[in-house]
Amino acid sequence: GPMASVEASSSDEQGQGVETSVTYYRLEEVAKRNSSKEIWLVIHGRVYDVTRFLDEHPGGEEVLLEQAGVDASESFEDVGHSFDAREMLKQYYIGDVHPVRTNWARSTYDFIAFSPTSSCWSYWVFPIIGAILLGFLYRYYTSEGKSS
Ligand code: HEM
Repeated sequence: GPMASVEASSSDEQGQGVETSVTYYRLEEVAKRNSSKEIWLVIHGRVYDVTRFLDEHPGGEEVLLEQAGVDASESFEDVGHSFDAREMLKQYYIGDVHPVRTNWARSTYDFIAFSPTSSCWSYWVFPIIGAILLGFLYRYYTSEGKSS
């Protein structure tokens, strides 16, 4: 069963289909499933358990093992998979990537928080913008002083 996942809401056994149930997995959890015993991968924000698909993949198991536990969206698209291939994905779908810890949210957070892992340009762009603003403020106040 899903470990440390969030059950958004659950649908009933009769499948009345009013409510849908989505299980969310963090990228760290997906990353653990990276051996030939268990292979999960992410394609366009969705998590797929392709363990039983290994032997059946027309592109071979090698490529799936390479993408095990990571976001395979780019490689999946690079191959130009057919419509049938995309339809096959549904069989292996197990949940979505947890919305708060996608790479996008991660890097945006790092950027705002000035954490040491953020890209290096923020280290010099912001001091320079600050210096320019201080310069304008200085000019503004000194010129105001002269006129009065
Ligand atoms: C659950 C995920 C995947 C499914 C269901 C899937 C399905 C398929 C199918 C049905 C084909 C036959 C050609 C076609 O219909 O397009 C194929 C070929 C192929 N797939 Fe995948 N695939 C998956 C993931 C991947 C990933 C992550 C890679 C990484 C590179 C990959 C690489 C390839 C390659 C190299 C071929 C051979 C293309 C060729 O012979 O021209 N596949 N796949």
